[in-house]
Amino acid sequence: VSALKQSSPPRVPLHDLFPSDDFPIGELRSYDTASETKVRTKSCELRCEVRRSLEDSTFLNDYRKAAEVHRQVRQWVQQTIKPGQTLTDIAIGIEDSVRALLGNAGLEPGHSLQAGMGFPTGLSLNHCVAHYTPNPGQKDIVLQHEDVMKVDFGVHINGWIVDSAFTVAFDPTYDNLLAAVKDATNTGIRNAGIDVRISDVSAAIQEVMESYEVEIRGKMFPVKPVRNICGHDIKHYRIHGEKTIPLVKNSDQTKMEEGEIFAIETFGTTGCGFVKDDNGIYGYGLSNNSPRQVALPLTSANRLYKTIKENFGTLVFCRRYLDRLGCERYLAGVKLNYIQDLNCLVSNGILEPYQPLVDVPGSYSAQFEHVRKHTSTSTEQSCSGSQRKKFLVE
Ligand SMILES: O=S(=O)(c1cccs1)N(Cc1ccc(F)cc1)Cc1ncn[nH]1
Ligand SMILES: [Mn+2]
Ligand SMILES: [Mn+2]
Ligand SMILES: [Mn+2]
Repeated sequence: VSALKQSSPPRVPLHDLFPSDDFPIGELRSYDTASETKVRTKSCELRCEVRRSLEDSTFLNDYRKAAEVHRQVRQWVQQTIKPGQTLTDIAIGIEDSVRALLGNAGLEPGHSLQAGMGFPTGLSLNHCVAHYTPNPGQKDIVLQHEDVMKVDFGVHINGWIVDSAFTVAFDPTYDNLLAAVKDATNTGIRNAGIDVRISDVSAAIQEVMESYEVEIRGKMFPVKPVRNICGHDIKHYRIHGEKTIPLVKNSDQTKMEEGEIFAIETFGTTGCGFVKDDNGIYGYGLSNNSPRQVALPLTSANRLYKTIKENFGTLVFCRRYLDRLGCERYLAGVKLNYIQDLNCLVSNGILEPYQPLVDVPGSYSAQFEHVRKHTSTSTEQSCSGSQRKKFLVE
């Protein structure tokens, strides 16, 4: 490995740190073939197709590289984040670093389809559980000593998305809340595997999460799993597919299958354990069943639609990423229009909006998230946060 080391903030492309693309391999767990030969529910051609993509070494190498980019950026965030920073500066710090490590090719159309942010950088505070990102033109938020912030960002290479998250808290008051989600996520990871029932993973997560309590300023709270946010499978260029891993027991007999990629994430809260959409926008994604042809009333909306397809495809993006592409210049600098155009694409069923997810005000929530890939011969994962010590990582 080259003697060159990563800078702070991270700006040395991974290509220069790993000239021969020998990125660290995550935790590998092999499967005895016997268990694999169980009756296959998938049709043969689908399984073959999955095998092909798995054997195609760029798939695994893309994932390993994306995992290493994520690892180096989150380590830097964990070491440098402090009260007084604004959420916009933190988000831009993460996004500039990810893009630099990926080799920072310019803004030519379609570049961010090759490699870039897998989805908008989530920086969700306290009772806001997930899906908050600072938007341009909004009043900025300054990180406080008593905040509990979920940092959730994605890195993708050729559409292979790493979705990994950790929680930042400066006040040791919340230690048990963070310990609960770390333990619950690691339990979910340990229980996951080929042919494992989703319901078994969920039950194990719930049991561990509920074994914790946290004392906050003299009051005891049991840690509750959030029952309407789930772990999820990840598809090519799609951050969530059809399978979900709830954090509470259920009777879903669906099994995890070979070749599937899962984001195993748990959320613990001192609130009511249920989230609802808050005002504001986190991001937008091309909806699965967007109408083939649609006559958009606004030609500017049509142009924006084209820009979105060219630069993000089915990846979730946010307003900050549109500004970076110079979209507002695109519309004669009147930012107002592009928001109107986004709303037009949403109302025509082309874009699916994502909003911040909140529990009750005054409550505190934490999150830990890993990605685990079930490859035919082994399971590999990109670890998040300080559990790295727990899992063999380079
Ligand atoms: O809550 S989810 O919407 C979901 C869970 C199960 C089925 S859909 N979501 C997926 C997602 C949606 C939009 C994004 F921009 C990024 C991710 C979980 C998640 N959010 C952040 N990291 N992981
Ligand atoms: Mn180079
Ligand atoms: Mn995530
Ligand atoms: Mn996720």
